[in-house]
Amino acid sequence: MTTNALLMWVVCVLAGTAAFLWAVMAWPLRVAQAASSRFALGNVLFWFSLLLSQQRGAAPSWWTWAVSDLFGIAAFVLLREGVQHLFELGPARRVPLLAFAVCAIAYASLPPQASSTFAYTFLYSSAVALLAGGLVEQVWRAARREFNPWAGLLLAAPFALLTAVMLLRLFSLLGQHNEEVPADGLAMLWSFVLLTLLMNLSLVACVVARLLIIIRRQGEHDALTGLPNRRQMERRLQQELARAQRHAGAGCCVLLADLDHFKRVNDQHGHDAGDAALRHLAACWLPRLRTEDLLARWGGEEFLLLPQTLPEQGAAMAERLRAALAEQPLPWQGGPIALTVSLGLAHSAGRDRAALLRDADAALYRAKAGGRNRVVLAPA
Ligand SMILES: Nc1nc2c(ncn2[C@@H]2O[C@H](COP(=O)(O)OP(=O)(O)OP(=O)(O)O)[C@@H](O)[C@H]2O)c(=O)[nH]1
Repeated sequence: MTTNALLMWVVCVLAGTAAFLWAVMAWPLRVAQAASSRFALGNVLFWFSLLLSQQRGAAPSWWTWAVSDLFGIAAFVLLREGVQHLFELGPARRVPLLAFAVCAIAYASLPPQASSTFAYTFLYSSAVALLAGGLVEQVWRAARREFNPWAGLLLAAPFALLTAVMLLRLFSLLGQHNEEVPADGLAMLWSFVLLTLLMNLSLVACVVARLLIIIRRQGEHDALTGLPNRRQMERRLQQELARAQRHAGAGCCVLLADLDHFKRVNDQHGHDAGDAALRHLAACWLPRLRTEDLLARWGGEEFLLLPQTLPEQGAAMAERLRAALAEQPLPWQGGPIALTVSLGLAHSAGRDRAALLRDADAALYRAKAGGRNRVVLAPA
């Protein structure tokens, strides 16, 4: 067996093993199933494509060229779909499917003969370069958004290398100006071995990154309302206080809100109604906040809001939120349930975290003692 043939078999074994391991991830383990199943299928198609291309002889046939190449292109369409699912990047199927369709039509119109191999190789390399380039963009965008540019760079690197290899192959083809394409050289085959390995490792790293994102989200969000939880709010509060200190005079407002007679909602309508009331408050308030205002579930039926305003505007905002909830009862089976909320507002003005929260809590207590369904501003 020649070294070239041996290297092709190594790529086959790598793709086959990767397909098997992705299938294990997708089905028995159910880890990132939508993405893992596409990665498994992508590797299977790539494996078939390689097996068919191994049979290429002096006389090209549909199977060993057209079908083999189309399987290879479809494999990359699936890898792109998988990455899209993994990072919830939204549908972007048009370009990959169009690339596949254009290649399929072109392959169908080319007769399987030696003079077509130039066009086959040209089409295959262009399509794979385009699809791998898309993978670079997707992985880079997602990893940079969720982690940092370094993570984006490292995870996207194998796909960038593949794009470069395919472009190199294209340029060397263009330089040849001849219709019959010689078999890939040793350097190209070695790069296929390495890239098959590196791309699958990068995809594994993408899945691990995805799991980390989920764990991080769960650790920082309240499962019932989907709002940031106390842990995230504590961190943001510290950041806000540090920012307020740096910009002397800026200060920072804290608004503590507590649903009124919430125990009664639970007792009269059941715990599910209580849960729905908490979600209802979040749904009622979120559209009324600006993106920079952070609303969190502080615990039980208490919510903490960090409005990016001065105390007077903060008080007006609290009043608007109070009125909004009072005007929007919770729709429930036995009839709408009226909900009201009491709010305590405090402004940092040189106070530390503990004093600020204590003041907001004291203001809230006064709002409750004063008859509920009202806003009380802590003294400056
Ligand atoms: N359904 C539901 N109830 C909760 C949750 N967390 C806390 N509670 C309930 O919230 C109720 C809070 O009751 P209290 O602290 O007496 O307050 P309240 O009835 O709202 O009275 P005031 O605050 O004085 O107006 C308790 O019955 C808790 O069991 C939750 O996640 N879901």
